Amino acid sequence: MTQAPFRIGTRGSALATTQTGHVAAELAELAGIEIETVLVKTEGDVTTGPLSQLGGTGVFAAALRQALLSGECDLAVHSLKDLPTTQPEGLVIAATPKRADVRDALCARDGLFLAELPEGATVGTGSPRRAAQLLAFRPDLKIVDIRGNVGTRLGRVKGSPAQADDGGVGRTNQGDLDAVILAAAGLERLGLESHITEYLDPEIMLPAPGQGSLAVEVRAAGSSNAAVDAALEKLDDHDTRLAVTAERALLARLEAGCAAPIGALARVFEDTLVLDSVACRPDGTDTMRRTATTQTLTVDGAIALGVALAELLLREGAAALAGL
Ligand SMILES: NCc1[nH]cc(CCC(=O)O)c1CC(=O)O
Repeated sequence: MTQAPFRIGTRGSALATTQTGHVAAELAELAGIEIETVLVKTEGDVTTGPLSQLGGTGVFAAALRQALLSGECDLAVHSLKDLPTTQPEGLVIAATPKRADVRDALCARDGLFLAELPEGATVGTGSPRRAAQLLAFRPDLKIVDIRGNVGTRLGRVKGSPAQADDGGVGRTNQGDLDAVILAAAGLERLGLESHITEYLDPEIMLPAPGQGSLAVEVRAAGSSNAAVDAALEKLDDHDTRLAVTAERALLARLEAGCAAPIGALARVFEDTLVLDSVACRPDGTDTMRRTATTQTLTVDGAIALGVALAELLLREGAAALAGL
């Protein structure tokens, strides 16, 4: 009897299939098995309204998780920042591979840096977190709510080369914006980092909790393949796990989701986990930045750190400030 092939579910976007492909290749190598990829359509890919008004978090992840729970696939790879902070019953994040670049990136026309954009320049982003932090640094900018996949967003920049998925290579397009902000990790995974004109320092722009990190999810009973379970343990990066756990514990305690003007970034420096956070008024006229640290480098220690920092923010008025 031949064993059923091991199936990894993915969304259809270029970013999703690329990320899933990388993890599938690593797991196939580590576990010494064949892996099949199955395409799952998700609500987030077909809705076209402003992202901040989609209502509810996790539109990108829900259908993929449903496919995992129903046994349509055995494993799913998510962008961790797109996952709601409550873990659904029956599913576990079995691995958080070593995190990529956490920063947000400016992709501007003519190689411009953020500080060089002309007065009143237009910057595209659908993220209230990015909008608020941009406006805090440059109150004159005009934020334009955009969404769509990475290639579509890059194509909105004036004079940008047309993206392959927009039907043409080597010509310039009819972009209407001076710049867009995207996650450096996504651009790098897609080989599009040449569009980046400035990596935004976390001192100016704190990323979304979980940004740059992948979550490899399986059913709570295990992946259904012992060799894959062992490979997942190897794929998990402990420092990444601690950092994203702290960031997501903060977000959960604030009862905020990916549409909130909240940024968080945790990093392990030798024996210390440092968690930086920011809560912003959506128009950028006020920001509250707070930091906390712990030397308890365990998952429970990371959760306690995130909760403690969230409670500090709440005591100081972050909920009213950020409209939570
Ligand atoms: N919300 C969409 C999304 N989800 C994950 C990434 C990028 C990769 C990552 O942050 O891990 C992106 C695009 C973006 O924010 O530019």
